[in-house]
Amino acid sequence: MFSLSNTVQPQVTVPLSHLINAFHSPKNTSVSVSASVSQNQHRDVVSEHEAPSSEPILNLRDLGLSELKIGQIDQLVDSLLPGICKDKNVSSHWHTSHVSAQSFFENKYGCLDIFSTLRSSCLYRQHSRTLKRICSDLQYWPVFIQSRGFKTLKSRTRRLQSTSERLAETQHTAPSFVKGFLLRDRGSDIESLDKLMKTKNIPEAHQDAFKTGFAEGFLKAQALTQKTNDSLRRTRLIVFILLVVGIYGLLKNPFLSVRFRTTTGLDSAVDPVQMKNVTFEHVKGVEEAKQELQEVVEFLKNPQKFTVLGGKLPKGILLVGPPGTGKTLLARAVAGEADVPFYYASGSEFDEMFVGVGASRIRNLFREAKANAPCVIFIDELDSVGGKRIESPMHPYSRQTINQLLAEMDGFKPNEGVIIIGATNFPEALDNALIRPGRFDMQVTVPRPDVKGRTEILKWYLNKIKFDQSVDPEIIARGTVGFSGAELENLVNQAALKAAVDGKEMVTMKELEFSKDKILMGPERRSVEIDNKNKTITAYHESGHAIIAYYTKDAMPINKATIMPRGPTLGHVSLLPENDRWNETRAQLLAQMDVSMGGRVAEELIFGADHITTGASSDFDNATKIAKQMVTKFGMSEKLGVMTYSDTGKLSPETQSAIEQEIRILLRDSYERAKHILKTHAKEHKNLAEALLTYETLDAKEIQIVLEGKKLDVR
Ligand SMILES: Nc1ncnc2c1ncn2[C@@H]1O[C@H](COP(=O)(O)OP(=O)(O)OP(=O)(O)O)[C@@H](O)[C@H]1O
Ligand SMILES: [Zn+2]
Repeated sequence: MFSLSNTVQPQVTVPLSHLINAFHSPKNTSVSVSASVSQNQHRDVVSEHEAPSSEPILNLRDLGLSELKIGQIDQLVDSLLPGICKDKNVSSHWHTSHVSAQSFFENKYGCLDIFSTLRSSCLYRQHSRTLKRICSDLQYWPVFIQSRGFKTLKSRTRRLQSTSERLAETQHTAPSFVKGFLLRDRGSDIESLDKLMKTKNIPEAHQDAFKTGFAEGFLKAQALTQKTNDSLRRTRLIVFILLVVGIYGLLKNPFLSVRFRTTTGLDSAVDPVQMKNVTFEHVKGVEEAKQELQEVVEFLKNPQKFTVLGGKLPKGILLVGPPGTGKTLLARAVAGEADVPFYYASGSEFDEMFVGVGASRIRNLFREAKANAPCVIFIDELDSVGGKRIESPMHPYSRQTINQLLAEMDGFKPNEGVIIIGATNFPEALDNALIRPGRFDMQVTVPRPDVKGRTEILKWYLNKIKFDQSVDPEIIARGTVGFSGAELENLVNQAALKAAVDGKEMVTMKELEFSKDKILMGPERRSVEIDNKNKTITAYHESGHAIIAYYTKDAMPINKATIMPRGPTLGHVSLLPENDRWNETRAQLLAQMDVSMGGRVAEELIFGADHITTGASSDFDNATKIAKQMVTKFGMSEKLGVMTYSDTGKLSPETQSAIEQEIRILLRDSYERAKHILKTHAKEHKNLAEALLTYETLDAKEIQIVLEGKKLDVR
């Protein structure tokens, strides 16, 4: 408690506390002082006036000052605290309340008030004269300073008036470290309290109690204010810390959103992924693309080989192709083959609503990549960052981002070892500046796989599951024209799931066909109750298509016929081209039209003109589309000649009607051909329809058996 500040001499603090300990020690006094001050408050007040006067000797063994006389204590205190024992003309208006002094002090300073203890001890009573003097001098000590709490408006004014007087007064009466305390409004508070007591006419006998009560109330209020202040201070500190952390975060990263997104965006870009496990082996059906990228792999493996000859490799390679064709996989394979780090970033990550964020991400990405060259940076969906630099409210800062990308691409030398691979589904949407030489100057097309590619991809994914030996991936490949690698992977996966659901041990053709139809036409609708009449109509309609396909020379071979409802259809016949058709002949187009007509012709022949259904509408759509293209696009109409008619709306009415006329003739002829075939093969038509009603689905072989007039094995 005495170590209030550094100005306090250690010699002063230690002896005084020892002194009090010594006073308190039972050995040192002949009278027991075991009762605590608080327990004996009243007794203390009383005994103060009737202190017995025996044993004037102090036993200060603890101080190493044994057998000290009272007069010597004076000297001791005087030497330790010079001036404190001297008589001063300080008139204290304050009447000491020993009842509450202790609790004042403890509440306020959190430690024992040794002076109060001193006053309440029997030693004080025994040697009252000397100790009283010490204690009254010590009234200047913080012990009584809590009196400042008696604040009134008047005391405040008084205080202002008397500040200078008190300053002078305190300067020569107290040690310097106490001055701070003394300067606080002791005098004015004492005055105001005195005044209060006078105005309230408090009798002399109750004045002590009054002061005590007042002081206790004040202390409680003080403690409350202290608490509030503390919590306020704490809140301010927390807010301050948060503010500092926030500012730091902002400085480190201009936008905090960057940090939040790092796990999905920037971090994945900045943390390279080593692609050792992905090689060209994993990418099937895109042989040309692989060949073109092979030289990039060579460059990454051995950049010096290229620099020696002075050749420049493209900085950027643009992979162009529909979704799911393996562009990302190819880029990974390039990094994997060359065994270099792979930085992945998606263009949409750079597309930000906030100014500068996209640009700063690009900067970060390139900085990291350059530090780890040779490496591959892959930017997926390049069109979303490198699209034409138009200002749009949706992408307000795209211009800045793309400029940054251009700057970064210009910023490193071609042979620095960083290869940027961009991927896009819409190369037309890219900014021209991005595809000029020196940037993405090499384009590699990644098309949808052809039948050979699809077979390879199917085999690759089939090898990852258990499949029956009877499975022919080529048949599935033939029936999945236009499927991308990702779709084929999904097909195999769905077949595996179906086999698992059906409790089969391995995947068979049936599951593969099932999942193919599901992807092409939507899920089966087994729960749909279709009445026999509708089933019969569907069976004849579908077998009508099948008969035309079977007996028309240029039609595609039949793969399957079914009357199982699926998606929006009640049944369908699927045809398989032997190969992907790059070109189609006039005969093939006419055959396709005839097959489409087969459904309606069958309905009409079997059920009569009045019972034809709406079920043929999509067949007509298909046939009309082919006929229209033959006339307006393919130059296959004698009457309209070898000419294209792109915008039929702008044509003269005569030409328009001529086109319509030609289309109509083509369709009518097709209808007649189909009718002829079905009339000719009425028996086969009937057999096939009945077989479909019995078996629901027939594959190519079964259809052939039925049409050859043989009996089907009972399944
Ligand atoms: N040619 C392929 N060979 C093997 N697997 C392929 C092939 N193409 C696609 N896949 C499979 O499909 C998944 C998706 O392909 P990927 O992400 O590479 O396509 P993408 O062309 O990058 O598509 P997007 O344009 O939508 O980003 C691959 O992870 C892979 O499993
Ligand atoms: Zn049909």
